[in-house]
Order: sequence, then structure tokens, then C-alpha cells
Amino acid sequence: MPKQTLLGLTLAELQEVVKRLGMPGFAAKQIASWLYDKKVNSIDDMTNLSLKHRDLLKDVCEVGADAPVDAMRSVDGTVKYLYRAGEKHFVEAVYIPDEERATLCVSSQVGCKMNCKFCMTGKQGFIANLTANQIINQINSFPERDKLTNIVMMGMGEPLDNLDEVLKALEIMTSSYGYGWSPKRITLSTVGLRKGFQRFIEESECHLAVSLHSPVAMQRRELMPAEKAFSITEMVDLLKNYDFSKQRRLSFEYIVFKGVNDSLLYAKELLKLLRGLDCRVNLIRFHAIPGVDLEGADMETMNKLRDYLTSHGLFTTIRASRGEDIFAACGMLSTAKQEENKQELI
Ligand SMILES: C[S@@+](CC[C@H](N)C(=O)[O-])C[C@H]1O[C@@H](n2cnc3c(N)ncnc32)[C@H](O)[C@@H]1O
Ligand code: SF4
Repeated sequence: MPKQTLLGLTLAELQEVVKRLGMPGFAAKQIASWLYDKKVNSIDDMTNLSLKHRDLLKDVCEVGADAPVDAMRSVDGTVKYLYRAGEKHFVEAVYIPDEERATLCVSSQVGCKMNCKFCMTGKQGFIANLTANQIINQINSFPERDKLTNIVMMGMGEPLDNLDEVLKALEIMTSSYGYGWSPKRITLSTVGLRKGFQRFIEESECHLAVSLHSPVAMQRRELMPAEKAFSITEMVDLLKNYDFSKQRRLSFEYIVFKGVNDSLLYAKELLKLLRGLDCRVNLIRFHAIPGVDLEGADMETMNKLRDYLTSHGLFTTIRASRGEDIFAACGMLSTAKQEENKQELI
């Protein structure tokens, strides 16, 4: 029988483990500290547990920390790590160091069901949900982990489609027994799913980024089929019931596609849609992917859009594009690795 992994368990889950094994209740907090503070790789290193208890624990559990199997380094310092997720599958985590911050872009699923037209992960289809262990492992197991200041759940997959595991991982990141980070250092990005949207807002204090990409329902539906099940107007109506004016940030991501959603007409629709919401807009450069007839707008168009929106009261920034030389568009490296594996099997 496979051993239960400890990394990625919440304190309540660790308490169940120690209870089951007849260990004292306080051992759960000790184990959490070894996992999330001291970041040990082996139960043998948990030296304030008695030898007997370490042996008991080792019989049925393991730490479950797994180093990345591959890495691609960009000239700008960005590093894309590839983690194994099950037998033949892989997910990516992208480390993005900047002047005063160091961000990790974390995956929540292998593949994705949402099938957005412009996304490489969407092209893979859905393969599996990541467990909290596999989510936390992305943060735990790469060389620069101690430099991290921020986490964005913007890697492969739709986090609201795997919300139970994602919320467990967020609890571990933000609890005093876990990494103890402020939720203001964490952003979850979503296309918006009816099931899960409200729950995330109410059960977490992390920042929320909504992938918008078009304020026009027909066009958004074409780019992002998820619009059919939960429209952006419904989402915006729901968001108006919550307070994003203080610490918690609400942002909308908008990939600017040449000749598609880049004119002032769209800017006006954006202003109409988001009026009355405390939020900002992040314009994103499109990372071209093979076989898709979409092109990114040029910088001049993006600057114009940013200035128009900002001058009309909607604070807008352009996201710096990082790691272009290592295909920062998520899903590229894992797709290549999955294909390579298939070839090996043939
Ligand atoms: C990969 S998704 C993961 C999180 C979530 N599923 C979502 O869509 O918001 C993170 C962000 O990357 C964007 N994205 C996907 N493919 C892209 C591409 N080829 N170029 C630029 N951004 C892309 C998405 O629209 C989204 O805003
Ligand atoms: S953009 Fe997000 S929701 Fe859409 S296919 Fe990619 S990962 Fe899934």
C-alpha cells in the first residue's frame, strides 16, 4: 500500500494521523513545524518525536517532498520547474525573481477542463486534480524556496475546479502552523466557476484575479467557453456584494489580442462592466501558442488602452512579460514532456 504523504496535510489532518497511531496530540504541531518551518525531507529528521513514534509514523507515512525533474532557466532569471504528478504526467511552477519580490506561479491541476482558446494547458484537456501535497510540494521543493515572497495560483489548471485541495494548500500557506504568510501575498486567478467562486471569496482572504479577456459576452464565450456556464456580468454582480476597498485586492486580467479586443470600443465596454467595483485591470501580453489564430497586440496599442482606462478612473497596468525565451505560457514544457513520454512508450 502506498504511504500517506505528510507534506500538504493541514493541522486537523495531522491530528487525525497522530490519533490513529496512538501518538500524543501535541505531536501534530511538532510534525507541522518539521514540515513547514524546518522543511525536512525525512521522518528520521523529526528528532523531537521519540524513536518509537518515528518508527510508527514511518510504517505508514512519508514526508512526500519531491524535487522537480527538469528546469528551464530564462536569461531574465525566471525559472520554469517541471514536477512529476503521478506516473506519466507533469506540472509546471514558474519562479519569477524581481527587484524586491520573488513570486512562484503554482499549478492546481494537470491539464484543464476549461478549454480557453488561447491557452496551452487548455489544449491538454483535463488529466487530474493535484492534491494539496502536490500543490505544496511545488513551493517546498525547489532551490530558491526560501527567497519566495509571493504566490500566484496562475499556473496550469483552474483552481476553483479543485477548490477543496486548493483551500487546504492556502490554509497551510497562511496558518501560523504552516508557512505563516499573509494572505495578501497570495493571488488566486480564475475564469470564474459558479461552483466555488463565492466559496473562495468567503473562505479565503487571498487576493482574487479574474481572467476577463473580453467585456463582450459573445466574444468572451468564444475565447473562454466557461462564460456560458457563469457569465462575467453575473460574476461582477456577485463581486459587488463584497468589500475589496481595503487590504484584499480584486483584479481583472485582460490579454490584449491584436484586432480582437484591443480597440477603444472594448475599453468603453470594460469601463461600463466594471463601474462601481473597487478593482484594477492587468493587461497581459499574449504568449503565442501553436495552431491558434490569435496574435498579441503591439506595445503602443497596449499603452493606449492602459492610459485610456486609467484616465477614466479604472487603474490599469501592463504586466511585465517574463521568461519569453523559455515559453512562459504555461503548459508548454509539460506538454512537451508528456509528448516525449508518449514517444518513449511507443
Ligand atoms: C493559466 S491561467 C491559470 C489560472 C486560471 N485557470 C485562469 O484562467 O485564470 C493564468 C492566466 O494565464 C492566462 N493565459 C493563458 N494562456 C495564455 C497565453 N497563451 N498568453 C498569455 N496569458 C495566458 C490566463 O488567461 C490566466 O489569466
Ligand atoms: S486559461 Fe486557465 S481556465 Fe483557461 S484553459 Fe488555461 S488554465 Fe484552464
